[in-house]
Amino acid sequence: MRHLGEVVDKRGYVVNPKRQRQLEIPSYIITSSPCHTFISFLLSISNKKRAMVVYLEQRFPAHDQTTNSSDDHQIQSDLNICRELESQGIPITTSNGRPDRDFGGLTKDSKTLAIIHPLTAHQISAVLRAAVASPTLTVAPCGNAHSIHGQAFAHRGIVLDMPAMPTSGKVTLAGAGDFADVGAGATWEEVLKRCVGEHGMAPRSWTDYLGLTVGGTVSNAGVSGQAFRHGPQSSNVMEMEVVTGNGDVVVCSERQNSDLFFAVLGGLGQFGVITKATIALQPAPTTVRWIRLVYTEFSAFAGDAEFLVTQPESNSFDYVEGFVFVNSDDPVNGWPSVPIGSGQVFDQAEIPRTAGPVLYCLELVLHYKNKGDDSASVDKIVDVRLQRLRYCRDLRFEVDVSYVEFLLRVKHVEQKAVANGTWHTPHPWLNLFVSQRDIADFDRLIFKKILKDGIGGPMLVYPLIKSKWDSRTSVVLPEGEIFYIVALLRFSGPNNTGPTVDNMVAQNQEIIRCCAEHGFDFKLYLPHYRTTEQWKAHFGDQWSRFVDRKSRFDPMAILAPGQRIFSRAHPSYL
Ligand SMILES: Cc1cc2nc3c(=O)[nH]c(=O)nc-3n(C[C@H](O)[C@H](O)[C@H](O)COP(=O)(O)OP(=O)(O)OC[C@H]3O[C@@H](n4cnc5c(N)ncnc54)[C@H](O)[C@@H]3O)c2cc1C
Repeated sequence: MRHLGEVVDKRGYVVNPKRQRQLEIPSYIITSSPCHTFISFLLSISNKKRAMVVYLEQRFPAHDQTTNSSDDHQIQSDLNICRELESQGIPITTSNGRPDRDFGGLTKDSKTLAIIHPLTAHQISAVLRAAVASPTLTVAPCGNAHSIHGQAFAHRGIVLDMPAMPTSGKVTLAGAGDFADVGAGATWEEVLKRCVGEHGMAPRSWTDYLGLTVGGTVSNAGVSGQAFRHGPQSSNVMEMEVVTGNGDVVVCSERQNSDLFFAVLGGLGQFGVITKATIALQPAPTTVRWIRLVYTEFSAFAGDAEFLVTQPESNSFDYVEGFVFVNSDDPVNGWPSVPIGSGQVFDQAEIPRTAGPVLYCLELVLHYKNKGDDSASVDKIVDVRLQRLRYCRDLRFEVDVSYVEFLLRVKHVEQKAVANGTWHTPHPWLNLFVSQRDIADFDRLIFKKILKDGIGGPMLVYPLIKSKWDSRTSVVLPEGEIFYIVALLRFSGPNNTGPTVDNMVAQNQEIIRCCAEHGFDFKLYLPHYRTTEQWKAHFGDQWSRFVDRKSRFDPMAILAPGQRIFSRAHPSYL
């Protein structure tokens, strides 16, 4: 499945065709070897970062040398299906037996058989219909593989490279300009640039990091500091084009094919491949006031955060998040992680001696609403809205930045992490939704004890409002109107500095165990489980609805096998 003229990077990995257009003119290497180590060697001796590789033979190399003969037979037969798809003009490449790798970097045992770079929804339909012919072939829609636990992989199956769809780069305004039609493989950054840059309009609900794809986040939820007001991104989708596991191309919305619409939102890729989405927009501000307030007591922090997320818009902010940090001078986990403007300094003398091992930071943003707003008038509004909050008065940091700069704030973190080598190391992240009832105990047992020394990255915690989430989608949440998102965004050192990845994974397990042992009402966000029993427990009374949706929209359990919910051999609804 190697393509003639395929572009590979220095590691010998195939470069996404969409990105190839951005490359400089490559040099050429002619080889008959499918071995990426050999290609890397050729590149290194030619002193090139990337090159066009012209393969002379072996377009469909043997996939996995370690398989037994009946496996081999099945793999060959699945490769024949891929050849047939290629002969229909569907672009295919192979990962050539190398293990799959996502942002988490924790999954060691997954190898993709073929990567399809679909041009149209109908090509995706052809792939899914062809997969039915095999007893084993699975198909995983893949955004930018920012998953942690291999959720976008298909071991010995087909991965759909969604950003390669030509619609992924397209964002078109619809309605009276208050909706955007976007390709599901588009990143939120692309959506930002087109909507805000060209039309002054913006999606209402974001994620913190915008290198994620639209299809990937709405298949989970998509949460950031706007979700308390507008709900997650999955609550802001008006219509989608979806290819079901049966291969049907269906347009769905709240009014049309609504069962499929709600199944797919938060559906973990289980019910269909989203190819397009229509997203609600609102006028974008040009500038925002970005504020950080420090608290020493969790009760004051949580009380103020809950107050703000339940106030009317006229008495609150446009973005409310929060994080926990270590009460020390540690540059990553401690005081220096709080100031936002250049030259701002965290004066530790302002921290009372009685403060505990961790402190809390409420992060707020106010949009400049009117064209005439100036910094002084925004000062007044901010002062009034902060008046009753109980933060440490001398530990308030604020800065005015452009709206786009604020939304791209994590891109700077990415650039730094790429430069220091921590973007490509494993990331054993843990994301949870914890009920309001249990969040103070979570703080007492987990933030103040297990995580008192930090995690080498942000520890987010902020409240969300359940009524802003549509209960008809496939997402499951804790009980109660208010619940918290807790995001432990761990980074591991490039040179084995700091705790090992195994230790970080073990600490995540300890946290989950602690929540279970104390009877906390919590759900994993971006969930990952290994057994059907665990998935049943996760979905609780929504499990039968989830299974019913699977039996209707993907009865052969072909889609998104990396979630490990259903298996082709034993779909648990049979
Ligand atoms: C640096 C970073 C920051 C993050 N910040 C946030 C945040 O602020 N808020 C938040 O909510 N999440 C955040 N996430 C998590 C993110 O939402 C998930 O990683 C999500 O999976 C999106 O990533 P992706 O687009 O690369 O999807 P992938 O990882 O490629 O896919 C995720 C799942 O969705 C399925 N899928 C992908 N595309 C489609 C499609 N078109 N149709 C159907 N199914 C599809 C896949 O099969 C897979 O099961 C962050 C992740 C990272 C790495």
